[in-house]
Amino acid sequence: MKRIVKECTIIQSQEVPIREKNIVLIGFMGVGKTTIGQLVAKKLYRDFIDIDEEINQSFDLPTTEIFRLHGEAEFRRVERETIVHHCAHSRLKVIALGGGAYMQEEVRRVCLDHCIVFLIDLSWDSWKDRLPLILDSRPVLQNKTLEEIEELFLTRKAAYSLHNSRVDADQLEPEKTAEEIVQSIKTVWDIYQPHHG
Ligand SMILES: Nc1ncnc2c1ncn2[C@@H]1O[C@H](COP(=O)(O)OP(=O)(O)O)[C@@H](O)[C@H]1O
Ligand SMILES: O=C(O)C1=C[C@@H](OP(=O)(O)O)[C@@H](O)[C@H](O)C1
Ligand SMILES: [Mg+2]
Repeated sequence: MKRIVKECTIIQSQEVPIREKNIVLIGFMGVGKTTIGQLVAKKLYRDFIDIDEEINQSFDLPTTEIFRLHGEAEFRRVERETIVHHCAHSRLKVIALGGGAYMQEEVRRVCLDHCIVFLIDLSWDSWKDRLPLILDSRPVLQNKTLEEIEELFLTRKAAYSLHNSRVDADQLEPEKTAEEIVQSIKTVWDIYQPHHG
């Protein structure tokens, strides 16, 4: 528990009790949002939604082909609409965003207004080792030097600082990170909406 720091107050609404709010995972590409999101969903008996997967299905194309054929701006438009749809109009889901999605103001607002937002945080040193695993499938990383990627990593940190909780995933297996998130979520539920009787 000592790793987790709560940054933003969770917005409480009349319509969706906190125990039913969607849980949204944010963070830089490759930190493990998709992998860990699936594990968190399983542990909480929830459906998992990967926003990139939803976008790929709607285009019937992988992300690299969407960028190549339709351009990044069109990808971002569909990404924003997909996130608004799922975050504002569903409940009891675990949702993994793509790393760039949270750069859009509307995405940050809908996530923080309707969901519990978890940052999966990784140091640059740990992240660098992941690069070979993701390079080919992330169009944003193409034709960039390591210095340029580090600059992007640092620039995006400011947006990611808007979250409800974070977990430091350095040196943690996905299973362990997922368990930390689940424990933190259960603590939040008990604080905001304790069971009676
Ligand atoms: N804790 C971890 N340790 C080592 N590799 C990991 C960890 N979490 C994810 N990975 C690997 O890193 C890559 C990116 O993971 P992914 O879940 O797709 O991240 P994201 O959705 O944040 O881009 C995958 O190859 C995955 O197997
Ligand atoms: O950071 C980004 O701009 C992107 C991250 C990717 O998702 P992951 O964060 O799951 O890798 C995917 O949405 C797309 O390649 C763009
Ligand atoms: Mg992902």
